Amino acid sequence: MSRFGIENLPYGVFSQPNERRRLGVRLGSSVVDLSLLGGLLDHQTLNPLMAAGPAMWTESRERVVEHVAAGADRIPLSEVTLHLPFEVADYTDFYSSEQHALNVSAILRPDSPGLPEHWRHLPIGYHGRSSTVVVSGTPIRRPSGQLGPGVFGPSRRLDIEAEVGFVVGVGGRRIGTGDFAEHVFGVTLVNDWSARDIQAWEYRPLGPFLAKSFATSMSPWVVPLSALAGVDSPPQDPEPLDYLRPAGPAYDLRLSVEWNDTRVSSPPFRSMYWTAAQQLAHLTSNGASVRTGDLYASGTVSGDRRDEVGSFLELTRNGQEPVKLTDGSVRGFLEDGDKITISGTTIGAAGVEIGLGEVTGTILP
Ligand SMILES: O=C(O)/C=C/C(=O)CC(=O)CC(=O)O
Ligand SMILES: [Ca+2]
Ligand SMILES: [Mg+2]
Repeated sequence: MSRFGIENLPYGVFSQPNERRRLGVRLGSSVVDLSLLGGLLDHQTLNPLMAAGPAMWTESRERVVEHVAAGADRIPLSEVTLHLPFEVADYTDFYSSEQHALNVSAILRPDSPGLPEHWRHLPIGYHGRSSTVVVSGTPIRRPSGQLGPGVFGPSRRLDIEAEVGFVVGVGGRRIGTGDFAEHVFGVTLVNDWSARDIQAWEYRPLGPFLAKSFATSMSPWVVPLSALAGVDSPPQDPEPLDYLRPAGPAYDLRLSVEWNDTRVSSPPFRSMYWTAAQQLAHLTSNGASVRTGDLYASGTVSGDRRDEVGSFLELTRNGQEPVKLTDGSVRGFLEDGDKITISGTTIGAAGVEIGLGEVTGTILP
């Protein structure tokens, strides 16, 4: 059964040899060319469509569905190159999984485990580096950096973070949680590659810097928000301040992390404490603006169980409890040549299961 039927139709940008980039939607294991539909659908990135706002998103989607339903030509995915679907403006990364925050504190800060005091009062985040957001399939060169006093070299504790990315279509500032769907165009999958040794040495007191800025991978497919079904958001205690209310929808996405050919984890996005609407409200609450193409990631998605965590730091307890892959090899952190694939599914707005596409990357020495 295809999770990429007519109820899904995520947007992407593709090209064929010696031809310009075109917008497309994924249908099964093929892509449907949208350039024939003209207007906002005949561009080399999604940015013009994203900037046009919800009324045009709905209208364009109706035309796309009609085109596909009428039996549009399909080009096999094996015959196209997929590109970054939009020009990434700014990139922000949150820290909104309570279980992830607890796990990381216990592993990295055993002297002060537990959530930071402010964690339940605001969605913690940091501003990342948009120029190193790369499309799925781009090889990831192992970063080098300071690993401790007097030591510079290749990271030995290279890790992943399985996250959900939200793509801003219409910019703005002081965006209330109730206006989320007026601004956010869609959802994608993100892998926030992280060098834990560089991070542990550099991060106090300003947070992640070179440990994460070398590469962030995203899926080539953006699932329009309207294809997703919102569900009730989790209870929050203490009650958030007014600008973070109402919380807005949660999304019941189930992620999957494969290390080479072994599925090692299934992170549950529904368990996130802060919603995407609250993250956007917080990000713009001081008067800062977001613009078309801004990407913000949810933070690492980790559930309660060991087979639900979104990072290998958690999965292998900082490398102390290695996992065995199906080929018999064992892993603490990423080795050269390892390939990571993050995928996701959910029951969409039409009541059928839809896929989020996937984000892959292979480690180069
Ligand atoms: O707790 C820490 O010191 C560090 C946490 C992270 O590295 C996670 C980060 O990038 C935010 C997230 O993905 O949740
Ligand atoms: Ca992250
Ligand atoms: Mg990163």
